[in-house]
Amino acid sequence: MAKIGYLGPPGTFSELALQYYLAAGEQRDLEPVCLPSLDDVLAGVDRGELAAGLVPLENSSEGAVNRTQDLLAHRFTGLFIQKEMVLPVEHHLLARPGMTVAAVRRVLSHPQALAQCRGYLRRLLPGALEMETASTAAAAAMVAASGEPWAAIGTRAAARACGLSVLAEKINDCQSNATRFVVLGRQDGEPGAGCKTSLIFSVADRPGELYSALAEFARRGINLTRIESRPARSRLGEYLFFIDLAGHRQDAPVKEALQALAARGAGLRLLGSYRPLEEGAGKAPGRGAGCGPGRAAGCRSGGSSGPGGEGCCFAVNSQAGLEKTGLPERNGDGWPHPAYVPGGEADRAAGVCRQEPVGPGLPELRRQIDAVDAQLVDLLVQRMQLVEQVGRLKQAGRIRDYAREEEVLRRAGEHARAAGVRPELMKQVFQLLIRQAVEIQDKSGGAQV
Ligand SMILES: O=C(O)C(=O)C[C@]1(C(=O)O)C=C[C@@H](O)C=C1
Repeated sequence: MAKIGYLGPPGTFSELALQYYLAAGEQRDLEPVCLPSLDDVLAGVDRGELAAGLVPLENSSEGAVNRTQDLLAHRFTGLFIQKEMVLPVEHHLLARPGMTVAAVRRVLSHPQALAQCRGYLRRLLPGALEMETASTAAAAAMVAASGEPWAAIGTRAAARACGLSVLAEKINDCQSNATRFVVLGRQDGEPGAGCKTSLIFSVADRPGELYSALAEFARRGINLTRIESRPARSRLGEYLFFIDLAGHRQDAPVKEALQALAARGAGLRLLGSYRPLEEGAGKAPGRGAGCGPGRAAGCRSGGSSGPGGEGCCFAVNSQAGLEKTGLPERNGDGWPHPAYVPGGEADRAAGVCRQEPVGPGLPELRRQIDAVDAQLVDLLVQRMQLVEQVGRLKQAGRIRDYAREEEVLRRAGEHARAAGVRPELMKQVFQLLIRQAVEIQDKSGGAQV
């Protein structure tokens, strides 16, 4: 069966978006493959191992997902956008059962999720440290495995999967928070009603060049729905411009504008012409309450404000859209349920199905191990950096603090026991870490006081 990749681990918004995409029924015969990074998703499509990949492109509060844009501009220049969908994103504060908001000392999540909830965190958890993780689902898994007063920002699905409770619901600052996902493949989409085209171009470093390039679209009456710049990575001050416009690349005015742009000597990379998932969803509404940039960025509304909050602009999730496609109602994450799978997560959560779920296979488990390993490396680097700072506060020659070492080992043992792992094993790991910490501090020589 052909495969479609997405950024895992399971429980991420990308997974929910993929379930939505598959449930919408355009592509029934694609096997979802969870991958540890956006780079892996795009590389898999590029190498032909995946028929397609689903990735986030931009968020209504935080703007572009720079990694996706940069990969499309610089590394995977043979990939095209085939489909887009704009879906609401609701974040929840998750913690182990029994925790209270007041007790939370550290909040873990993907940097975009942390940024989208920053107002809430400042107001309700001003003293809590933030810790970035590779995904919201990874944050939930880390909170579940830790004995510390930590919380994760993530989905209800992740809470269910990890046995966490929802401490606070919908903590995203912008109630109409929405993310635009795209499906990428090696060919672009067919012409059709409601098409959009995305492209990247660069201009020569001369006065008026950008103005003249944009005029090619204006004079042909082409509506630009997004324009954004990113560093060209050649030298400081040089930029690439990312543009979305209404129309297919084979529509006469669009074709002419693209030819004119190319003739100006502008570097041009076509990212594809594609339709939003829900056809005929209408055009972008005017600005209202909520997050303006999401609308400007190609949100299409079915006319309903949608259930995600006042002034929401997510076309495919408007109730009208759901009725039209016959998709079931939204679930607790503000997403439509994926196609009903007997004995699937919904049944298990509801206690309906007692039958053992079929576990993931070897490649999937290894991919998940890779994602955990990446997290571990990040955490170890963080520990080394902290240890180095501690070393600078100490006097040269007075680095070791045996009482503290014992405490660190005792805690590690306790956490291990609570998580059902042999304490001795975890203590050995921490003895190694402490030995390495002492080496780091020895090398930096302690404070010169
Ligand atoms: O807490 C400190 O004082 C540290 O330097 C860190 C650390 C550790 O790795 O946890 C390292 C060496 C000390 O002997 C005790 C603990």
